[in-house]
Amino acid sequence: TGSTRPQRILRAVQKNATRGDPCSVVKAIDDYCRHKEWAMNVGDEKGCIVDSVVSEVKPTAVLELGTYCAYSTVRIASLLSPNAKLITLEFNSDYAAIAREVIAWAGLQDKIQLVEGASGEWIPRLKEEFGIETFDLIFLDHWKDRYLPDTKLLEKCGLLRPGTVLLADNVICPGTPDYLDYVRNSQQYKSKFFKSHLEYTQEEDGLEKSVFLG
Ligand SMILES: O=C(NC/C=C/[C@H]1O[C@@H](n2ccc(=O)cc2)[C@H](O)[C@@H]1O)c1cc([N+](=O)[O-])cc(O)c1O
Ligand SMILES: [Mg+2]
Repeated sequence: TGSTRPQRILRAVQKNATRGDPCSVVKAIDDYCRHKEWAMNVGDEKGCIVDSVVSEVKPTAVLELGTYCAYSTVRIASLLSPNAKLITLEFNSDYAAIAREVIAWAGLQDKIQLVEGASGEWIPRLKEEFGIETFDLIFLDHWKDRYLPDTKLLEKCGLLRPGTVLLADNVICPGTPDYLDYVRNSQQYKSKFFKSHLEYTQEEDGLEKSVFLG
């Protein structure tokens, strides 16, 4: 019974990153996953695009779908203003446990609320449970066949406002064709593709930024 990949990623963070320094946590994960063992973090190339969108939106309420080892959670939260909050949904309890340790190592526990469970179950509960009105930014990076149903659920639950930005990872690889078709052809969204590469590889990938128009 050896270790799991998330456990090895956490070990690399604890070995190579400085406590309380989110940038060193991000770098430690990127170095490990580029040189030792690939993992499905958004990564440094697409991560720079995420950074630029976060800096442009200046969100105070962020929702992340799919925490995994909290790489993007930490990367995004490190750019938020003092009163801003990020809620991240994680379905797998083993991943969630690792993510909590990574978030703690980065010293970002006060900005991040990690919720364990399925997006379809939790999205309808966010207003009531966390006093959320609407989100300013949503980062989609969970199961690719959940991007579209969860977007429709977010609309239905009144969690989007005119100007809310949806930023979706992996719209090329592994791909999210039904989601892409929806946001690019719906009158309710203004969508833009940011061409990039699959994390730590030369494969084509990209992010789709879609502004909800109401
Ligand atoms: O499959 C991918 N991502 C699926 C991520 C899923 C994550 O979302 C969580 N979740 C949280 C809430 C839910 O409701 C459901 C799942 C899962 O428990 C997991 O932690 C993927 C694959 C590649 N790839 O190259 O193959 C590259 C990527 O960047 C990827 O993101
Ligand atoms: Mg991804």
